[in-house]
Amino acid sequence: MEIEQTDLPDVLIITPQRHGDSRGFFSESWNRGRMREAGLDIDFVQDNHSLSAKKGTLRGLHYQSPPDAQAKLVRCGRGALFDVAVDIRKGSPTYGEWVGVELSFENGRQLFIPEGFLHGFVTLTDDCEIIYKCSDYYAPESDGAVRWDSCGIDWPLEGTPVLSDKDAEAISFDAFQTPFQENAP
Ligand SMILES: Cc1cn([C@H]2C[C@H](O)[C@@H](COP(=O)(O)OP(=O)(O)O[C@H]3O[C@@H](C)C(=O)[C@@H](O)[C@H]3O)O2)c(=O)[nH]c1=O
Repeated sequence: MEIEQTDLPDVLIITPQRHGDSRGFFSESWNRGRMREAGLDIDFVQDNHSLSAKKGTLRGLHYQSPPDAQAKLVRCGRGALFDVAVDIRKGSPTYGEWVGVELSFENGRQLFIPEGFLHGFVTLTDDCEIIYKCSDYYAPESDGAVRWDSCGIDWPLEGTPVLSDKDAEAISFDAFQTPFQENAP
């Protein structure tokens, strides 16, 4: 397992080892003990899996407010996507800054996003699957969204993205008031 820092020090790229043979490969996509040894002692409780049919589908930017905040470990099960985290921890030296990483079936990379960040992604291929672990359960009453094009993110998009109604109507980052304190939780 390889762990790399991103420009946002708490957002990590984790690449599990793939054991290749004549059949294909085998990989431990999540190993709690190894992650704990690496300093990430996270008790994930929910796995999410979604399919986006069209390249250029953008989901985000989403968060759940405390006490239902979620850390996430994100990977791509099929195709490729550009995954983004935006720091929304009040008082953080990197508040409002974003990092984007290409995750694909081919590269096997995973992005670890702590609590206190917006999360979103755009698909780079048709029939793209994303799979991610969450450290708390879905809580629709704590669910929030910030408009995808209001954070200065350089999305790898050709034209306008496919969006849900909720994401199209999300508030802009300027109007957003973060529910996260620095060093949340
Ligand atoms: C997120 C979520 C949604 N749902 C339901 C609600 C709704 O009927 C349907 C689709 O929900 P959404 O439109 O919110 O799905 P989506 O836009 O894919 O939302 C996801 O986006 C990415 C970027 C994230 O980071 C996730 O945490 C989540 O917010 O699925 C659940 O049952 N459990 C869940 O955990």
